[in-house]
Amino acid sequence: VLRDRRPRNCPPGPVEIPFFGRLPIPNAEVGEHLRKKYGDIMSYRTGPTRSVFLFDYNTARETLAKMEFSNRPDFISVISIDDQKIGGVVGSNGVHWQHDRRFVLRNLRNLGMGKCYLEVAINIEAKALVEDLKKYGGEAINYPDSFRTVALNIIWQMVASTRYDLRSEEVETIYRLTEKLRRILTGWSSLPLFIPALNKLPSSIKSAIFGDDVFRNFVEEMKNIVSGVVDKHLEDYDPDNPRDLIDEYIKDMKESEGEDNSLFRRGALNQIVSDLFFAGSDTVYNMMKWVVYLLARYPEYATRMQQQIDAVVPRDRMVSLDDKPSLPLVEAFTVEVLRYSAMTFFNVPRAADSDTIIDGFFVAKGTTVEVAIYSIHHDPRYWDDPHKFYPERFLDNSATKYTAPKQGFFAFGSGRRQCVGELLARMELFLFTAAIIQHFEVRPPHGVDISRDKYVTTGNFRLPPDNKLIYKPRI
Ligand code: HEM
Repeated sequence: VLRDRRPRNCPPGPVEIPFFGRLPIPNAEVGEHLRKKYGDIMSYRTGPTRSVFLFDYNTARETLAKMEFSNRPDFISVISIDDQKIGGVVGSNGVHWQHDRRFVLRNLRNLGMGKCYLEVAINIEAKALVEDLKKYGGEAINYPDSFRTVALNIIWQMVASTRYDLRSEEVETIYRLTEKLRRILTGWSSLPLFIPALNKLPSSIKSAIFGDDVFRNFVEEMKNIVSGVVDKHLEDYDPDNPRDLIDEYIKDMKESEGEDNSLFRRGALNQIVSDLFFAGSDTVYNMMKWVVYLLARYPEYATRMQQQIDAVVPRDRMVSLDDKPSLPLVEAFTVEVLRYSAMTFFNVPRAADSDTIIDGFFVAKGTTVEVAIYSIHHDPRYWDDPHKFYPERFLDNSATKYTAPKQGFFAFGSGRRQCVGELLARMELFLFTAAIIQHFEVRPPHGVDISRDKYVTTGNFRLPPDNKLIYKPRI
């Protein structure tokens, strides 16, 4: 019980039950409710895991910029598919993280991130998406599976030279895993992450309380998928002709064979591939749900964007990144989607690697640090009328030029672990959104009201509800 006591001068927070603490915060709205009660910095404990939540943009930015907050908490490595659980980018730490992040950034850049041949690849997917949506012939459909395949195809071509058909069964299998992980991360099943002692329970009891052995099953299945892809690359590997990020890694791994301290390892490669799959496709796929939901909910913006596009892009040509200066509202719309949705409502957690101080409060070594992105994106100190969906906030006074947010925007995190795929994600969101607007009117079915602000939380994502929408081809 003594160990569970709040440290002295710890940030304020709700009453904690001895040993147990409190259940993890389930969604953005509960986080915001707690902010109103306890202020911009709050302390919260689940089992032995103490977290500090940051609700203010400036405090969060300053904190995440510091070296001592560049680690992730240990519990993230539970879902690592690296045998040693130390490699990869999203959940790794120290020299392993630095090494693997540098490798990924260098290779994503070499493979086209921010360059025009990547734009060509994205527009091939955008065109395929348009054709796929046309096949529904104006029928009301749930968010289509093709959203996930086009997002996966971009990152998977860079990582593994693979492009799937938009209705591929294989993608279905891979995505079943993602959905499973998302369910695990919601509610009860996530408790063993915060309270590791629960993992010591006999497996029958564990299964009965938390569902089956979800984390172990997930790791096994993901490892099988990734190992298959990497093994195939090792078989076909040609040192003079590296095809993709996996080949580049194999090249570095072979060149450093025999070196004592080389960090190029098969386990780390597996984890990098798994990280890029989840971070690189699932995010864009789910953000596209927000895009079409908000297009259907605010058709007046769709109409104005169509007018901008029609004025500069003939219907038989896809929108390109060069058109951006003529399409300020399209860019403003996608950035407002990122702000308004606050899809990753809490940033990927960090951990304090030493005893330290935030805003005058004591934060002990090992404390998890969470940034409440939803609260920051809806903070009236940084945004006028923050709950209003209002793309114009990112236009200049003459409404002819996009202006990037200066403060209060946190969609891609911040500091040394800021999202490595931000540039790629922004390219995809702009081009996929423009393609949909150029070719379709997105609408709810007749008589269906989608204007209720009722969102769902699955795992670490805040999403629009499952709405059937109509994609009516424009004449
Ligand atoms: C709309 C799309 C996306 C959103 C909203 C998003 C958001 C985020 C956020 C909030 C973080 C945590 C940053 C932090 O700790 O401060 C992150 C990390 C990361 N993202 Fe993204 N992301 C997106 C797309 C992508 C894409 C396309 C890639 C593919 C390359 C990617 C790769 C990563 C990786 C590897 C990390 C871990 C970075 C590290 O720990 O060093 N993300 N992302």
